[in-house]
Amino acid sequence: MSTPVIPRLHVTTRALADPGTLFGFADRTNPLMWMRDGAGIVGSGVALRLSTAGEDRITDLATQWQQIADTARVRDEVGLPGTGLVAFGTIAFSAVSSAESVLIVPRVIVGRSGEHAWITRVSLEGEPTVDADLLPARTPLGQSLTADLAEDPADAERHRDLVRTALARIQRGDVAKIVLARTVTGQLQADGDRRRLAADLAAAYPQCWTYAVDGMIGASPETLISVRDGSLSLRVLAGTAARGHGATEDRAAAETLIESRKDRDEHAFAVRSALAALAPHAAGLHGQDSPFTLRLPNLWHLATDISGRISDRASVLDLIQALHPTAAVGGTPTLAAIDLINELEPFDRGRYAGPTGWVDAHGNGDWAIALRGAQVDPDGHITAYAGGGIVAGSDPESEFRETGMKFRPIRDALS
Ligand SMILES: C=C(O[C@H]1C=CC=C(C(=O)O)[C@@H]1O)C(=O)O
Repeated sequence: MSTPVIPRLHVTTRALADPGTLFGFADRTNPLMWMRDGAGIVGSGVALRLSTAGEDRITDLATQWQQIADTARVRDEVGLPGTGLVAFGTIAFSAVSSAESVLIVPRVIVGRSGEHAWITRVSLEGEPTVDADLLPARTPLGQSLTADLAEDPADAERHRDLVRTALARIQRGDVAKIVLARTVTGQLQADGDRRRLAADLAAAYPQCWTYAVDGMIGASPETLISVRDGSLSLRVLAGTAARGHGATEDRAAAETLIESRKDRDEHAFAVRSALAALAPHAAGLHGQDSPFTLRLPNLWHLATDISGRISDRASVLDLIQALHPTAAVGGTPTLAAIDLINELEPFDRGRYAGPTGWVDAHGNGDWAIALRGAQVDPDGHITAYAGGGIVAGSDPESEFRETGMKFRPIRDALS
């Protein structure tokens, strides 16, 4: 279902005096946001929505985006990442998902990065243009949202059973690693201000990417890929431990994690899958020999940062096509793990564990893996997702508890 006609966009970016916090510039019911540490972009309105699904969803969006970028008339007086023509995106995890994969170009983007702030206005060719300097009205955020994300009592046992089945399949040699997830659902106030959920996540998890695109809202610690003028970087995460109570216990938790053979194996699969996927597109790929422990408010992760130069002019969307799904959210070998996920998980992942982020006209962009988040439907129905990597040595009860820790960002923001 590709968008057949490629319209021509007129895009103007101008510098702004400090606009203050950005959340108020987004739409209440369908916010577009990408924020970390107070910097980022928020969008409102929709100038263009590209939508697709299926096996070729990422290349399909990449091809359409290239055509949009080639024909757009862009006046960018700021020239920073996130200025000029930009689309927000959220992409389904699976080729067989019924969820749409979309790129959305807003009517207005307000952004800030360090000392700089800007506004971008987008119109379709033939439409009257709006004065690019004009800031849209900022509306105050509504009250914090609440939802009872009910735990189905049968769910814990079902998840432990799935992990046991996965362990048997690992033992049999079908896969070496598989990531299994579960869901919790609830109902938000239908007319509630969805920006509030994103703002509360950003306040609690400032070091994560807070994303909100087409109802998919969360705060992800995992950078799938960032591209800037021929350079790439990413942060691979896999391997998790609970935070300890008090400084000594907390440090001990991190040390146990970094020494855990099972977690290091789980992490190594994810790093290897990312390096192998990037190798045809990159030179000088560089990562630490050994992972480091990343502290988040809700847990510890094993993390590896990787950087390199793009050797073949690949855009951020081309690199997403090469990377997705990494073994941090799929498994190893990839295809066998995806088949097993489709066989075992009793739900459609939708955009959970898929790529989410933004792309500009030059193929630059920042994309996270859509983790620690939820899909909010137009009627307020909310589905939150959390999973974990299963390798030989994984324990079903610990895996269930780990998913509980990963629900915390969304649960806390809605409590
Ligand atoms: C699959 C998820 O996390 C991934 C990212 C970091 C650590 C993970 C783990 O330790 O299992 C997972 O690979 C999730 O948050 O739903």
